[in-house]
Amino acid sequence: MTIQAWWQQPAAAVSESFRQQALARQNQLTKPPGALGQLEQVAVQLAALQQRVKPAVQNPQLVVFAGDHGVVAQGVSAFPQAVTVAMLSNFVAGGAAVAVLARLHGIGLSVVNCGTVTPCEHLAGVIQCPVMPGTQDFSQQPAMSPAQAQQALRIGAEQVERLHAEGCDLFMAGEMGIGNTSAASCLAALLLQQDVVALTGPGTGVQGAALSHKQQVLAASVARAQPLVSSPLQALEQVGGLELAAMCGAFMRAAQLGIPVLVDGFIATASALLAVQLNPGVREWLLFGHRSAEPGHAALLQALAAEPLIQLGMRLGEGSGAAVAYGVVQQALALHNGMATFAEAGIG
Ligand SMILES: O=C(O)c1ccc[n+]([C@@H]2O[C@H](COP(=O)([O-])O)[C@@H](O)[C@H]2O)c1
Ligand SMILES: Cc1cc2nc[nH]c2cc1C
Repeated sequence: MTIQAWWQQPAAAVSESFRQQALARQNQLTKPPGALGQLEQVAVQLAALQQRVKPAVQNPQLVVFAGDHGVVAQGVSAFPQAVTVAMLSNFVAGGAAVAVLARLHGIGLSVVNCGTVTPCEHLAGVIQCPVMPGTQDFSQQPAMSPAQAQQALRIGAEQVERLHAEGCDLFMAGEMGIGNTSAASCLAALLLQQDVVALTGPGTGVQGAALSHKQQVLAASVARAQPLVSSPLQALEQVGGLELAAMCGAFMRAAQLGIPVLVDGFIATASALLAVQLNPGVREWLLFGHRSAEPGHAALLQALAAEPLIQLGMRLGEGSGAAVAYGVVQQALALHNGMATFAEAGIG
């Protein structure tokens, strides 16, 4: 008998009946059918997920997971590693972009240390769950052990369990980690079985010769890891990141607990693809916030058959794209729930 891992438990059921009822409502609202485009689809999807004709989001929560990356020793980021923890301080102080957006929209914000190189225990308000002080340099060796990967997946699951107990009804994950576009590109290459060079972009701003160097380092990293990878979990262990693992665990647990998820940018979507490969039922619970300017995002979205709500040329991470798209979700719900039907308006 094989014992199932926690993430293999099925995702919560989705109601086709409420999907149809919400669709019928959209078609009775005072507009040509389909005229509100994706705003209609997001409201209908949330109706199916929440099992009600008029869905609502009242307790949105965003968790930023942070981790460092040994591969930065190879010179693959435009910024020094110390910025990871410097930004954690900025998140809890309220000055980071995602903190501003969370305040604006009334989104609960939590910040979790999954494993940074710079100590951050002194930062009040940061939830401490360090697995190790950053991953190993995956151009030379596996980023993490199987036990460390499992521990990092559980960090995300436990945050979602905490928020579920507090009544969270929409979950967003953000990340902070200098070097994590390198991890996301390599993970995407292994999961999609595509060339990592085409999935590698500027991240924080690597350009020209420095971008070519990043592409070479990542191509060598994937070449090292590939023969050792025969499952999505092994791809995570070889080239992933602690915060990527935590986001993946969070997405899978949210789907199991019936909490809709709004996915952020390139790194978050790499974690989402991993989650869907580990448990395909998770896909129904994922809404996609934005299309990042990071070039590899398009391939990930395509593989997930995902059409993000907005495209603003953002490439910040932190969950900022999801937080901006959250405003669009609320507009979609306000229209779906608040518009008059043709009968109510006496039209037609
Ligand atoms: O979310 C995105 O699409 C995104 C695209 C490019 C960069 N980032 C952020 O930039 C950091 C990683 O960039 P890098 O160049 O250090 O790999 C990390 O903290 C991410 O949150 C995020
Ligand atoms: C300043 C800064 C802020 C960030 N937020 C997410 N990733 C980031 C990377 C940098 C460099």
